[in-house]
Amino acid sequence: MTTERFRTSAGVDVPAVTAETMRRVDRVAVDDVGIELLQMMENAGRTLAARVFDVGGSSALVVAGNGGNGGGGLACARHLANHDVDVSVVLDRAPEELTGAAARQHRILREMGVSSQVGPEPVSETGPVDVVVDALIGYGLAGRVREPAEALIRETNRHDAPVISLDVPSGIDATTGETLGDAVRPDRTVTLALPKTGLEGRAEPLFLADIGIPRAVYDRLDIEYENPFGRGFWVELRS
Ligand SMILES: NC(=O)C1=CN([C@@H]2O[C@H](COP(=O)(O)OP(=O)(O)OC[C@H]3O[C@@H](n4cnc5c(N)ncnc54)[C@H](O)[C@@H]3O)[C@@H](O)[C@H]2O)[C@@H](O)CC1
Ligand SMILES: [K+]
Repeated sequence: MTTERFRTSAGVDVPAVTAETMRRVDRVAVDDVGIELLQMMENAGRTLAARVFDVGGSSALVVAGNGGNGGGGLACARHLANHDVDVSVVLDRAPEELTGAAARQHRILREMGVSSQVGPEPVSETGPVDVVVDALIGYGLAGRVREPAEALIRETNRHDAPVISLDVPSGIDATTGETLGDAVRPDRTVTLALPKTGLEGRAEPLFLADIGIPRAVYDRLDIEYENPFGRGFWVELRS
């Protein structure tokens, strides 16, 4: 289902989707069209890194979970490190407990010599950083936020540095915008492929990142889609 609409500064309408529809988009992209999850995640991580460069500074803290959102954040951490940003990573679990794409992204970071810490305390103990990347939970939030994620969210909100959330602020329901427990209060959000219905009406700036999903995917799902990116790879949206 697509309901709310967002608009680019060039006047292109962009439909918003529920978490369920976005999951379908992802499934059609992977299963029917043959785009790998890691390909999309690479685009997500790189565009997110570019928005971190906009904020400026030379150090960043990436707070990552174990799903696709965390995987995108860890890919972003790699791009930041490749561009001489001093990156620290805080995870919501031990690295050995990471699975799937997040585990793969983390393994690369380890080979690069980027270290990670676990648990809420390191978020406040890391010391000053120029920007915090929130990649704890995306549209996969299920139910009320549990510990230790909730404590990580609280510590992220306590941080002095500007916060950029990946896809949706962690802790908000991507479909309804409801907060189930604590939620990250970002200074900006970079959402992926299509805006989520739960982002409508939020005050912070919202950017849409192109993760390489072709129109054919949207056509198969009867989602009305006009390329909002023009010749670029991201665009700012207003609801
Ligand atoms: N096309 C795609 O599928 C892509 C998806 N991407 C990202 O993947 C995300 C969706 O990935 P997933 O479906 O893996 O889900 P998420 O990564 O959004 O959520 C799963 C993570 O959240 C935690 N979590 C869920 N509910 C929780 C709760 N109540 N309390 C505490 N922790 C909770 C889980 O333990 C897990 O770590 C998107 O938001 C997006 O950021 C991108 O990486 C790129 C491509
Ligand atoms: K997030």
